[in-house]
Amino acid sequence: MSTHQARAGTFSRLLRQPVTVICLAFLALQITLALAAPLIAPYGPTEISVADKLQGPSADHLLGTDDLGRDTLTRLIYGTRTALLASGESVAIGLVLGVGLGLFVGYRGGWWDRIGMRIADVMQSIPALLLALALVAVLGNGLGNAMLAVGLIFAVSFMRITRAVVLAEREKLYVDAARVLGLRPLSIMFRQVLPNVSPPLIVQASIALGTALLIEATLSFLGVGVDTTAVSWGAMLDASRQHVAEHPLLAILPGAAITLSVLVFNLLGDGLRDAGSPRSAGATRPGRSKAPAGTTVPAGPGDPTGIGPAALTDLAPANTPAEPAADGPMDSTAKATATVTDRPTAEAVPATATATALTTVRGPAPAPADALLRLDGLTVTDPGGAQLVSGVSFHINRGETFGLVGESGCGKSITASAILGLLPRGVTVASGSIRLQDTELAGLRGEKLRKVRGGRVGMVFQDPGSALSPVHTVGRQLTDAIRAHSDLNRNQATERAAELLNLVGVPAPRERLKDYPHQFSGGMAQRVVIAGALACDPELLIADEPTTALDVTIQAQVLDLLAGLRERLSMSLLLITHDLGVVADSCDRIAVMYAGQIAEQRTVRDAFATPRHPYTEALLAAVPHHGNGDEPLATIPGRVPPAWDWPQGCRFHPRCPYATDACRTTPVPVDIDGVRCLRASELDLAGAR
Ligand SMILES: Nc1ncnc2c1ncn2[C@@H]1O[C@H](COP(=O)(O)OP(=O)(O)OP(=O)(O)O)[C@@H](O)[C@H]1O
Repeated sequence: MSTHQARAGTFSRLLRQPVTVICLAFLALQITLALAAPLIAPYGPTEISVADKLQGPSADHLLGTDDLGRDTLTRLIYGTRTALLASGESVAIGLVLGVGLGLFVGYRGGWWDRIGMRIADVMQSIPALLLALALVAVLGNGLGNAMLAVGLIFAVSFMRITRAVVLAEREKLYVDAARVLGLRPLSIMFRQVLPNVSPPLIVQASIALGTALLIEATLSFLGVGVDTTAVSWGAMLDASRQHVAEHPLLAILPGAAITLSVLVFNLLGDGLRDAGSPRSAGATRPGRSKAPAGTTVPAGPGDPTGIGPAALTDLAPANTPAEPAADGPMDSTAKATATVTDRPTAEAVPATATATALTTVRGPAPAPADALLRLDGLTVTDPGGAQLVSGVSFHINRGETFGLVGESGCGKSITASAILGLLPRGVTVASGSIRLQDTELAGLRGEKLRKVRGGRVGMVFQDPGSALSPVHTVGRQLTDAIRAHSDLNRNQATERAAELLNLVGVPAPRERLKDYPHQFSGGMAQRVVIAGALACDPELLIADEPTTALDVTIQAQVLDLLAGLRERLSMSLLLITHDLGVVADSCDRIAVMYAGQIAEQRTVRDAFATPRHPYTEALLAAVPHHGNGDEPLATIPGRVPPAWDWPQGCRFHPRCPYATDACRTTPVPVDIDGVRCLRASELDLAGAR
């Protein structure tokens, strides 16, 4: 199915490139000549006829004879065989060694990479021709030995190319996604990363074929190191030197064969690369939906955003005071300021009150024993020791939707990555625990981690375009994920993949399995990512900003889909977002994160109705609501500081309108209600409007 279609696509793209078609025809002719040489050639390759020496073209010798009376046409045909064998051997050696090593050092990194690259530096400083001669001196005469040396030099450049692509690809989201789906490292290397190396390798390999052919001709021309009786275009050139003035054809024919072959190899590489790339064909249909006429996509809620005003209004407390109509419309700045200044200020509350609040703080309530996921004091540090996440604790119950909210840079993604063991290189869990029921995830490695990822915990990434490998059909990606955690055969896995696409509302699922990710619109691609995350019935689904990269009209559909799936499949959902509006509809409880810490952790209803942390209040004020009209949205002054510069005391104090001296100096613990604010019990903060 998909492979067949992919091949058909490549073939039709090839046919649209006349130069490539001509090159392929030329190569096919050469291969045929090389294979069928004994059947086609009119004479034996070394058959000498002194009586016929140095003849011009005739009926007996169509392209004439050389100084020993050997038939030029015959030797050209046999020369093709030598040229193809020699160049093929060296490029095959180079590819097998170079690609294997490049994949290994690129994927493993660290010392392997450094040692591999230093050896490559040394190898590349040796001229290929010199190494060929040295190897022939050691291993003995013969073109095979000479081309082995050339193959070793090629291996170095193939290794460099492969490594460079692997270094770039391994950081991409789709590789993380493959890890999250529980694919094994070897499978990720060969099935996910390697196809991305193919385009530059195809070009490089075809250029290398030309180079190898030139080296073979040069060695034969020099008559050094190789069997002098070998029939080769280079040897023909060498033999023609004495007679080139009277018989120019003797030099022109092998020279033309070499030049044409090298040119064909060089042109072929570019053509094959373009034809093999699925994206070169799909460029004409971005965002195309192949839904057959009449099929429908599950509708989103009536409100195209589905998250905003109505949801927020529902959650606002019944006794929220209305804006006094008699005051008339306020200007937006005044209104935003009013929200803040109507509340108690630093000056209004004596410092002793904050001190009292601090001394009466009791720790947060413990997580229930049957919670599905429990984070306890999770601290994550970067290579410099800066805490990206500090002492984060929360739990998620079975069947619950838990929201992790906060501005960009607050540590939400690092927290999610820590749960999945996907922390960036050098970033580590310094302390704390992450328990998925009875399994400790912090420090989990190898096969145990692979079984959790994709098997018990699924992940939906922010940008579906990057989370799917561009070089495989979605069917292949889904079946790979399914088979990584089950014993299903390919047909059964394809069947299951179609069911999953159907489950997430992709119309004509069987047909769409054959498509590449670029053939899906953003919303449909996110449904495919969700289908992949559900491949093995996870107990917990982590959705990291699942709607940020999508059109607003699609966002609500995706959120709706996630909520529906959570209920239908009895999963728990960890929804990560910077938008409080998004969690209003979807979540049961939320944790508001600021600067690597949890600022407030409550039920959504409570947090929206009566926020107790000034940061939650500020986030709520920044959510659009019915009353906004044309007013600009309230914003939070300043920005989240970088991790190496988290402020002393309360980390929010530089941006907090209620901060006191104590807030600037005293580290703030979380109170029993899950709030990290010295003044939580005194402030009367504004809820959702
Ligand atoms: N690979 C890394 N190395 C060092 N620091 C990092 C790395 N990745 C993220 N950080 C830092 O960790 C902190 C938390 O970042 P994180 O990406 O978790 O925030 P976030 O709330 O998820 O934001 P966003 O929504 O933009 O992803 C930030 O200060 C960020 O600069």
